[in-house]
Amino acid sequence: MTPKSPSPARRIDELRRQIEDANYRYHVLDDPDIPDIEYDRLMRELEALEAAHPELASPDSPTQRVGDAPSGKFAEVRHTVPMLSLANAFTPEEIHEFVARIGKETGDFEPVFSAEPKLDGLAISLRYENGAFVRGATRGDGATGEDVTANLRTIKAIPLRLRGTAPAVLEVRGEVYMPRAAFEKYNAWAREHGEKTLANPRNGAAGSLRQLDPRITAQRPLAFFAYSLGEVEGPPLPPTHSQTLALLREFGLPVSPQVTTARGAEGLLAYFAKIGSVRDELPYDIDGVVYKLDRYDQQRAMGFVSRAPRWAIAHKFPAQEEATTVESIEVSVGRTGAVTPFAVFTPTHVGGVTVVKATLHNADQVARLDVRKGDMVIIRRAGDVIPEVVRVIPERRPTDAKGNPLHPPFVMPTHCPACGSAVEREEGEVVARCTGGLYCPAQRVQALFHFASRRAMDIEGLGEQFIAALVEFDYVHTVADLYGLTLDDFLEMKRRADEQSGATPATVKSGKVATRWAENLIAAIDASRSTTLERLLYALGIRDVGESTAKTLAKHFGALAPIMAADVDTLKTVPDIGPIVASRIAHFFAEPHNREVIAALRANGVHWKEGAPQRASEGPLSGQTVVLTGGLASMSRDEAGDRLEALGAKVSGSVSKKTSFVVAGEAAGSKLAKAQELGIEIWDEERLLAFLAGHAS
Ligand SMILES: NC(=O)c1ccc[n+]([C@@H]2O[C@H](COP(=O)([O-])OP(=O)(O)OC[C@H]3O[C@@H](n4cnc5c(N)ncnc54)[C@H](O)[C@@H]3O)[C@@H](O)[C@H]2O)c1
Ligand SMILES: [Zn+2]
Repeated sequence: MTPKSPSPARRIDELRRQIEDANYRYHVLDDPDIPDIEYDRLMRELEALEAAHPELASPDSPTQRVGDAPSGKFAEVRHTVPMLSLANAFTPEEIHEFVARIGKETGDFEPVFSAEPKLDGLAISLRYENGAFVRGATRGDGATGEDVTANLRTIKAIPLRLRGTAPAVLEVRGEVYMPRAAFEKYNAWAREHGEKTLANPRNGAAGSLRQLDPRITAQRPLAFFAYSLGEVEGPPLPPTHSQTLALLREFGLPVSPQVTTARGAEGLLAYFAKIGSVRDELPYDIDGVVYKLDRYDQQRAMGFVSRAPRWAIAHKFPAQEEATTVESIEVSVGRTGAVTPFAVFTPTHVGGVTVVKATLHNADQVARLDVRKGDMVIIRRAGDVIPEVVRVIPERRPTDAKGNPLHPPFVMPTHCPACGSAVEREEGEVVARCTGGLYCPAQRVQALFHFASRRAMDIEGLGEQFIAALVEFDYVHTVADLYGLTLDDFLEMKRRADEQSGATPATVKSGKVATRWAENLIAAIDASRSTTLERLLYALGIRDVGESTAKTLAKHFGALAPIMAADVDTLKTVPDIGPIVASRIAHFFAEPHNREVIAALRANGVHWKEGAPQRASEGPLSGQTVVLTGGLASMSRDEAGDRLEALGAKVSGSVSKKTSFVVAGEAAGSKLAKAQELGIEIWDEERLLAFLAGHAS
């Protein structure tokens, strides 16, 4: 037996209930649970069914009404001129039909339209009496809205007083919206502070404006554009809509700079294409454009249907939100070892591209969304912003026969998917990281680049591009492999890199030049074999172990073995090493993969002098912490540091309250500024030289 589709009456009933429900969530709760595109589909299906079965039409069908009744949270405001919705169009054919309809009824087949962006916010009505803003209301169900005057007063784009001589009564209609930058900023803040993120800018605007406490509205930067009028009492208005908008501008009301006029269907479609091409760059979200007959006499001739004017239409862009299914949740490892979860979707079209995955940022965000494998989710991709999971649709979570969720909550892997090293997440940190810094293929380029850098192993000529090529062509897996490279390896690699970049024979270095270049590199690598413990420690790229910490460690322990053996408690006793850095060092050396690489470095001839532990030297500067900044004329900064250390000082890389004094040379920048701000003593070069001379041994 084949399943029967429901009777039209049953389906109409079902659709009306679903749409009523969605309207309530969207307009009253500001908490929609289906994407707009899904809502639009339901609405179109209902419209089509009602058209095909006129006997089933009903005056209280959602196709006949606007929005939803006010929530009761605010005082009610009656709109003497109703606030309506707009008919929708998605295709050029529908636009041609719209213009043809107007031609048939007005005789003007090439009418002029006002062409406007369709801001995705919420409609409001502002009432000005003798130029003063007296009341503002939401659209509500079109006849009755909510009094949100106090909240509207916090929006800077809304003038509290009109410029020039305003009519006795002027009701201005327009859209309150949340600029995209404000939306992104708010969500970044919310993610960081564990607060609920806003689903989209429209939701952000509606939710912020309908706050009972205007102080909350004031904290969320909203903006406003005017686009039409309600009740007016005063001198007669100009004969066209575009002239009215110009007048509103003169009154000091903001009108979108994208508003213009266009003639005939072709003019409208050209405008649609033009706005579509700049949509991503606009500072606000739009979900389409609106075309309005410009001449008021023509508008009157067209009139209204129940919920929308017949003289205007909204031409919608591809949706920026869609529903899709999470096929799996996986993690990726970045160049710095950050382990980031992401969702893999059933491929879905959103905002004009096919989206197959989206980052979930971190474990906290996954927990907050409670997104699981198998879930139906709403995803959003606005502009060139990367796709995001907005929310899970809980009703669509797959369950077993007993109604329990089929899939457990996501847990972060304990081991790196790229290298198998332990993944650690420090207290107070949102990001989890792979601890196999020296070994992890995901971190290879970064690790090698840092290792070779001037202040680390100082391998001259080994720039980032070559490192990327070495990794790409699989010549090196770890930093230790650098010391096994041969002349032939370099020449071969260079040939392959040139081949890949499509270099013509003329631009490829001739054999002799290439050989000299490779010989120089081999010599630089060879020279770096002889190094110091502090350089090596810095070169290993342990998180937060900079040059100054490396130096402290080298001095304090004198040799590598005791550092590798030290536990967190031992490391914490080293001056200036706090618990976080101590645990990073301990984790790094506890990772067997890292220990293997260090053994391989030694086996490849990398060596350094080791000595007895040397605790801070005694001298006139014992117990003092000094920061050097800017350039000195008489010696290098390193040399100055060494000489101060010989007198017992501890040289640090950053200024804090603990800094005893700062030596500021030529062109000193932010460190000097910070020292001044903290009121720390500042020495110039002259004073430094005098001090050193006075304490020369
Ligand atoms: N996801 C859901 O559950 C859900 C529920 C209800 C409604 N919706 C969405 O809301 C929309 C329907 O609501 P609607 O009735 O407000 O229709 P609409 O948003 O499609 O069009 C009317 C609105 O457009 C706005 N607008 C923006 N720029 C304008 C301009 N230049 N001139 C005139 N108006 C302009 C006004 O706010 C006006 O009220 C659809 O996009 C629908 O998908 C979604
Ligand atoms: Zn790893």
